[in-house]
Amino acid sequence: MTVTTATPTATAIRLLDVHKTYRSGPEPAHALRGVSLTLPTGSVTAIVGQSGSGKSTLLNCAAGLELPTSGRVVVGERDISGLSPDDLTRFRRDHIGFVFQAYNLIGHLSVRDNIELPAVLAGRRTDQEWLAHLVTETGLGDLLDRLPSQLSGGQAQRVAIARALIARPTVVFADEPTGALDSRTGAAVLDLLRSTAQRLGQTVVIVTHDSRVASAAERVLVLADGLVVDELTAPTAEHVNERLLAVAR
Ligand SMILES: Nc1ncnc2c1ncn2[C@@H]1O[C@H](COP(=O)(O)OP(=O)(O)OP(=O)(O)O)[C@@H](O)[C@H]1O
Repeated sequence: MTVTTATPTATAIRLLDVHKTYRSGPEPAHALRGVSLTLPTGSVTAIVGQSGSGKSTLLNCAAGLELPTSGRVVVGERDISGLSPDDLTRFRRDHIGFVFQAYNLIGHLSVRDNIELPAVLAGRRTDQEWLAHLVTETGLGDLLDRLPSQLSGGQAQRVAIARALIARPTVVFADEPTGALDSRTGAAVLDLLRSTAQRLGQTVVIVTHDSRVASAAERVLVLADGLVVDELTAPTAEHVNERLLAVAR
């Protein structure tokens, strides 16, 4: 299969001193307290941390779903921190793929239509060869005509992953991407994310509680109390666990 390599820019995402404070409750919640990081193009990075450490907030800010209270978020060449809501929506549609915990599949669309949706919304013709490849890799070949309500949680998760990859986004953000899968399917899904990152120069960011999932990444960033407090390169699951326990103390 011919695969087009994404335009090589050395850095896919840069966060510069990102703060995010929620002021909806009686006390302000400082979810991010000055996060700076650089993720190279084609890299697979896992973000780990205890519950409440700021992982989802980091993902939401880096993906342009939420605006930081201060600081800058640069995706590719584009500083997205100052974009209007409409421009941000367009930017996400063209450059960002998501795999959400809750899958967010459209109930009245078939599996095939759900997978093709991002390409359709971006006004692009679906690359049928790439679709066929993704369907094979995610094991969805027999399920293309089903509705989401006719899928198991694990099958729905695989649809969400194929959908995130269909438009070959600059960055794929995955929030607990293997949470509902048995360990064998989970490993296959991680392989798909990793091999895609390599072959397409695509950047993947995985947010997870699972040290085994995190150890599939080249690099693991440990968040605690709204800050990146540790970083591991090519770690084992045991190493990730050790570091997580260390910051929990
Ligand atoms: N919309 C919001 N309004 C108020 N506080 C919020 C909001 N979203 C998150 N927070 C607070 O910000 C902090 C970080 O939350 P976040 O969801 O980013 O953590 P997390 O590491 O993803 O947690 P989990 O692993 O449990 O999903 C928490 O103290 C949380 O209560």
